[in-house]
Amino acid sequence: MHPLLDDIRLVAFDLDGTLVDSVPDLAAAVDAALVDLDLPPPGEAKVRDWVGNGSRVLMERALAEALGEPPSASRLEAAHERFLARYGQAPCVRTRLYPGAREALDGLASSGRRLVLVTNKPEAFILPILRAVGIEQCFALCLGGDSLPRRKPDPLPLTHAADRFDVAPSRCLMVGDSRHDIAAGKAAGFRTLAVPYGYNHGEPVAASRPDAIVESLAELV
Ligand SMILES: O=C(O)COP(=O)(O)O
Ligand SMILES: [Mg+2]
Repeated sequence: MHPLLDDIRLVAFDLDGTLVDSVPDLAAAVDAALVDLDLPPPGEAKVRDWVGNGSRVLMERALAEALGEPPSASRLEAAHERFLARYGQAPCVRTRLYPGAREALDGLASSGRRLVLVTNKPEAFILPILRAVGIEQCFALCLGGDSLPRRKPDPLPLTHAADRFDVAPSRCLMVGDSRHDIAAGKAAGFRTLAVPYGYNHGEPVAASRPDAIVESLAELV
């Protein structure tokens, strides 16, 4: 086990960019939504830098780029609805588990630690994706960006999970790829561990000063 896990009882995992490389399907849905609205599709590289604050903010960034100015509320609403419809049609076609993810989940679960999933992705998409990549049985609780009144970087989803399983925050670990995961983890009193390969708005996640960084989740176990 990684030394950071020594007295950890609950591990909260981020999804996009941490357990799964989901940008190919996210980008396909963003592109299709913009084409539906007669706007130019941004493509995968840009979407990679925009993921992290949930689907509404993703579409806000995509629209601002396509229009050259911040979108109106009604335009954003329409675009977000198109995104939800398009992503819902194909949430897991090219999405893949990262190497090491399955070993880490299996190893942590068999060590008796409680595993939870805390993503900013809308809750409706969580289970279809977990099922498609075969890890749906790993988590005692899954929270999406719309499950509670506030999402990461707010600590609420993390404190909610710790409370639910009656684990002190000091014995919980947040594992994620972005500054939002590390900020939420620190604010919740969790320990924090980052992976450098995910989506962090084009910046190194090391700048958020997590307690540890691993190149592969396999290093956890
Ligand atoms: O959907 C997003 O914006 C990011 O999702 P994540 O929190 O699983 O990285
Ligand atoms: Mg992420």
